[in-house]
Amino acid sequence: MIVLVGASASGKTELAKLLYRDYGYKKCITTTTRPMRQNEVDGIDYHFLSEEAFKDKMAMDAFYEVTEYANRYYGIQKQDVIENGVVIVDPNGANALADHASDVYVVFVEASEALRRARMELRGDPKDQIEKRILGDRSVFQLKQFHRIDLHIYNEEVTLSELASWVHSHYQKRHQK
Ligand SMILES: Nc1ncnc2c1ncn2[C@@H]1O[C@H](COP(=O)(O)OP(=O)(O)OP(=O)(O)O)[C@@H](O)[C@H]1O
Ligand SMILES: Nc1nc2c(ncn2[C@@H]2O[C@H](COP(=O)(O)O)[C@@H](O)[C@H]2O)c(=O)[nH]1
Repeated sequence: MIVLVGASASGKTELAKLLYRDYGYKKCITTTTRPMRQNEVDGIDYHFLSEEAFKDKMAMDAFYEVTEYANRYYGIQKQDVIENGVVIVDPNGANALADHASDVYVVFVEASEALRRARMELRGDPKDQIEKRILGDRSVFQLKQFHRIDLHIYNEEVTLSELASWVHSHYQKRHQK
């Protein structure tokens, strides 16, 4: 399974979409207690659970990892780690998967702060959110935070298609070993 990790607007989501569309990877769906957003679908964007149901699963040891963000739980259920899957998680999630799940390929997606800021502006993110994310990401996305990185890619001066092809070919090589 490919684990994509990187700072905000580094390009993880768009890269994942190309990996699904052009190379047949499957989305690994994680689980959360946060409310569903308007355009989201249960079982496609996340498995949306009540806090009670989430805690029941925790008690049954159903998760590789659980993290708390903005007073909501997020977690990767063991049953949702699939071969040829792709998952986007924060560094805690990437480390937990690298430590406990088998056949995991951690891809760190990087881009400069200036480029990420420009992408967030273009994406229409609110200005205060942009600065908050940039500052927060500075401490969270440092190489030393990661237990393992299998592929470190720079999403700059490259098309997303080229990047997807690069990730796919490296993952294939690893897989064939
Ligand atoms: N190589 C690229 N060329 C052109 N546009 C890009 C490239 N990479 C990313 N973008 C654009 O930058 C924006 C941010 O990308 P994306 O949403 O995939 O980032 P992300 O890492 O998933 O961010 P977040 O963690 O904030 O959700 C998107 O609008 C995307 O289309
Ligand atoms: N450690 C984990 N991180 C996760 C998991 N599922 C999602 N995520 C990360 O949360 C952010 C924010 O998600 P949002 O949908 O509320 O905006 C997302 O980008 C992922 O990086 C998880 O199971 N574990």
